[in-house]
Amino acid sequence: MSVLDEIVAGVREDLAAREAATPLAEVKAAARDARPPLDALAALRAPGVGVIAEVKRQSPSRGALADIPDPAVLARQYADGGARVISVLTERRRFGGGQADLAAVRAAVGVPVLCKDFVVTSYQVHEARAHGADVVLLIVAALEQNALLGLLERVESLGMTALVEVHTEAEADRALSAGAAVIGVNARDLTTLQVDRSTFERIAPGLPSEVVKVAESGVRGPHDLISYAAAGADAVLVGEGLVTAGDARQAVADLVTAGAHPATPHTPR
Ligand SMILES: O=C(O)c1ccccc1NCC(=O)[C@H](O)[C@H](O)COP(=O)(O)O
Repeated sequence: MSVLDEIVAGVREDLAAREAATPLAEVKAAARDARPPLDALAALRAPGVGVIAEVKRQSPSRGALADIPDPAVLARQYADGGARVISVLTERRRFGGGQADLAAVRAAVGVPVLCKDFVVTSYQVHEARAHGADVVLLIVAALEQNALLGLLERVESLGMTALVEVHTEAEADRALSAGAAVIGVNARDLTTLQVDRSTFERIAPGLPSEVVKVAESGVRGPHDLISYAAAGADAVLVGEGLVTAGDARQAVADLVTAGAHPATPHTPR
C-alpha cells in the first residue's frame, strides 16, 4: 500500500466516526452559517510571488517538526510577516492536525485560509467551509476523475477556491480538464516522499498562463522561492521551513521580500 493510500484509508476511518457524530445535514447548515469565504484567487493573483504559510506539526517524511500548542499564534505571526494565505494541515493521524486548528486560525487572521487535507468526500468540503476554510486542497492522485470534478464543483459552489495538486504531467492534464483555476505542483513524490524541486520546472511550463501556479514543498529559504519564481511560480507553499524557523514572522517576511522582486522575473507563457 502506498503512503497516499495508507493516509486516505486512515482519513476514511476518521471520517466515518465524524459522520456518525455529526450528520451531513448539520455540517451543511454550519457551512451555510459560516462567515462568507474570502477571495483567495484574487489574493493569489496579486503581483509578485505570494507566500502560502503552513501550520504543520509533523509529517510522514520528517516525523515531529514543531510543537504548535496554539496554531492561532503561529498564524498571526505568518499574517504579520505578509503571508497571502495560511495553510492548515488538518489531517490527524500522520500530520497531527484537526478541524479545530482550522477554526482557530480562521478566527485569528484576516487572510484566506487553506484546508490542507486528503479530501475524498463532499462531507469534508462542507466541514472545511463550516470551520472557515476559503480554499480546499484536492489531490488529483487521490481521486478518480469524476470524484475530482464533483469535489471541485462542490468547493466552488460554496464560494471557495480549490487548490488542485498534481505531481505529474498526466495529473496536470486531469486538473486542467476538470477546470482547475489554481494548480499546485507538489515536489514531494508521494511514493518515495523525496522532494525534487525540478518537478515544478518540468510541469509548470505546460500550464496555461491564466492558471495560478503554486510550487509546493521544499522551500527552505528565499533562494528556493527565487528558483521557483524563475520557473513560473505565482506562489509557494511552505511548511517545514517556517515551523522550524526561530522567528516565523521574520522567516515569512524574508520570503515575501524575495517574492516581491524575485531576481529572475518570470515571463508569462
Ligand atoms: O510532508 C510530508 O511528509 C507529506 C507526506 C505525504 C503527503 C503529503 C505530505 N506533505 C504535505 C505537503 O504537501 C507539504 O506539507 C507542503 O507542501 C509543505 O512542504 P514543506 O515546505 O516541504 O514542509
